[in-house]
Amino acid sequence: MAFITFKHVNKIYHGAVDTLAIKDASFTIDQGEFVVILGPSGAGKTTLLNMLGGMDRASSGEILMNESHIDQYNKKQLTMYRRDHIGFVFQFYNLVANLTALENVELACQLCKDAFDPADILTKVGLGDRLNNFPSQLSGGEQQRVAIARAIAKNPQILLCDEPTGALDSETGVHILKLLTQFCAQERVTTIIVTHNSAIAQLANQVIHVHNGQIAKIIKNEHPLSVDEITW
Ligand SMILES: Nc1ncnc2c1ncn2[C@@H]1O[C@H](COP(=O)(O)OP(=O)(O)OP(=O)(O)O)[C@@H](O)[C@H]1O
Repeated sequence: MAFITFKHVNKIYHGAVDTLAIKDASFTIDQGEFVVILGPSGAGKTTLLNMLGGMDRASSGEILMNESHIDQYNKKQLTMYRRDHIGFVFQFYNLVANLTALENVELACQLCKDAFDPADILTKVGLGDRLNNFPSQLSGGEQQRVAIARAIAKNPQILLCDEPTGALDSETGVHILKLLTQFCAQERVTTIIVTHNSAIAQLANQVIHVHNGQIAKIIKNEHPLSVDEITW
C-alpha cells in the first residue's frame, strides 16, 4: 500500500463560472520519496498540493494517507492532519513580520506533539547566528531558510513546497534545494515540490506532469541527480 494515494480525484471551483481545475487525477507516492509536480501556470499544481495538505477538499475521488481517507475527514480532522503531519513552504516565505526568526519557528511548533527544538533546526539550516533577526533583517534566501526550518521543526511526515525557489536567484535556489533534498534523505520525510522549473525535476524520484488539470504523464527516476549535477 502506497503512503499517499490519489484515486480519480476531481476538483471543481464553483463561482460565476465553474472551473474544473483537476480532472481524474490518480497517482501514488511512497514514504520518503522526493516528488516534483511539474507544469505550466494554471495547470492545477497548487490545487493538487492544497488537497494533499488538507487545505482544500476534493470535489470527488479518493485521497489516502497511510490508508486514512483524507477525503472523508471533517473540518476538525483536517486541522489535526495539517497540524500533525504537514509542513508547508511557500514561494514568498509567509513569515510573521513582527516575530524574530526563532519566534516564527517556535510559533509553528507550539501545537505540535513531537516538534524539534526550534533553535537547533535554525542552526541546522545555517541560521544559528540569526535567531533574533526579524524577517526584514534577512535576505530572501535566509527568509526561505527560516520558512523551511519552520516547516521542518514540526517534524512532519510530509513536506509540501509551492515554488520554494521561485523568488530566489539561481545560486540561492541551489542552497534551498540542497537543504530540502538533504532533509528528505536524512529524515525520510516525503517531500513534494510544485514548480514550473523543469531543471528541478531532475532531482526527483518521481515527476508528476500536470497540464490543463490533468496528469499528462508520470516519470519515475531510478537515479535522480544531486543538486550539484543539475543544469539551470
Ligand atoms: N480559489 C479558486 N477559485 C476559482 N478558481 C481557482 C481557484 N484557485 C485556482 N483556480 C483555478 O484553477 C486552475 C488551476 O489553478 P492552480 O493555482 O492550481 O494552478 P497552478 O498550476 O498552481 O498555477 P501557478 O503555477 O500559476 O500557480 C486555474 O484555472 C485557476 O484559475
